[in-house]
Amino acid sequence: MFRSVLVRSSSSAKQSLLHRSFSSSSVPERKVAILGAAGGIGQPLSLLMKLNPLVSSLSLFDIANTPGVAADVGYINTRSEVVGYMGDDDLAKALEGADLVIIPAGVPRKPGMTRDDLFNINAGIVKNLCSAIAKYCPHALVNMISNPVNSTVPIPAEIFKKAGMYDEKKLFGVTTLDVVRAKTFYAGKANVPVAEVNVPVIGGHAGVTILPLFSQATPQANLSGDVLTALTKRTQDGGTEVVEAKAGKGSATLSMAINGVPDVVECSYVHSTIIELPFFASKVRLGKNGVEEVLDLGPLSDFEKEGLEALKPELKSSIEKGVKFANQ
Ligand SMILES: NC(=O)C1=CN([C@@H]2O[C@H](COP(=O)(O)OP(=O)(O)OC[C@H]3O[C@@H](n4cnc5c(N)ncnc54)[C@H](O)[C@@H]3O)[C@@H](O)[C@H]2O)C=CC1
Ligand SMILES: O=C([O-])CC(=O)C(=O)O
Repeated sequence: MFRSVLVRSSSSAKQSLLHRSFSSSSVPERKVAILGAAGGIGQPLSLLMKLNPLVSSLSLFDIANTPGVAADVGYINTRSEVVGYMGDDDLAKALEGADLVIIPAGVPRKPGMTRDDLFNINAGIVKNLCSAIAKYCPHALVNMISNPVNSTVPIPAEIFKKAGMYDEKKLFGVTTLDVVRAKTFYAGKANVPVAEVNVPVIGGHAGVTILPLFSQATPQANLSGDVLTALTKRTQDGGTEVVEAKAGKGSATLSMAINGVPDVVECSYVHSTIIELPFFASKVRLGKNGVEEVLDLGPLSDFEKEGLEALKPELKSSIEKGVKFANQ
């Protein structure tokens, strides 16, 4: 019933082969699989991956509409071969040999919903997809975008443990949007060029579990306590603002790290021992094999210390919810 669609990136197969053999001598072969590729995040993410010169093979999987997305993206004149896969029967082929799997599959929230309200639907989707990852590409890096990230990351961790292939360095919850928002809001208030701003965001990816560390923001600015409180709240509510405004969806990848670029430091929700919770977002140093180092939180202001204590109960229960679901 479902058909795979193969679309090569250049206008003729010969050109494509030449292009790829030239590319493979200079840049390693990398297969990236996107699960949920036909969705609001999946489509622009597929475009970004097609533009990424580090990717040689792009596998676009969804339960619907992948032939059109694969055809559209596949005709872009960049290195990677693009193949669209549709339906569960194609999942194995979509995943085989993948070096990186990015998962934006599932439902997004509507106004009035929390990310946790998505758990009942998305946890099942994630469990199914991650069981297939364990089987067909057990060595892949996995970037989880599907919400609620605080719970959907512990689910594959449990599934991978049971399958005997869990490598905690290779599993990421994508929290980059929180950093992106914190930088944008900070730049506005501090009146500094946004491109120069850095702000770590720790904790998780929902409401109060999102904790921007503006005390560590650079360039430094002398902002009042009230402004910092408002900036923190705005960062925590950034996703909700977008949902309410229906203004589109964000996406982000850690794909730079798959080519072994040294010293890439990003905030991500990963297995962690820096506080007592087993998953926590903080700055991590990335390398070819995933997380090379989870960095210390650094000095926190009193306001941030309070925020850290306040986020722990919710984050703990979201993690436990994911773990319980994966084991039932
Ligand atoms: N981590 C983050 O920063 C962010 C996470 N999200 C989350 O990402 C997820 C996706 O959001 P959108 O792309 O806007 O939603 P969407 O509804 O536009 O796309 C989701 C796609 O997943 C597909 N899908 C559903 N079940 C599937 C399955 N079993 N296998 C493969 N594909 C399946 C759908 O057919 C659809 O194409 C949501 O859970 C959303 O909350 C959204 C924004 C930021
Ligand atoms: O808020 C949402 O539902 C989507 C999301 O995670 C974000 O935009 O940060």
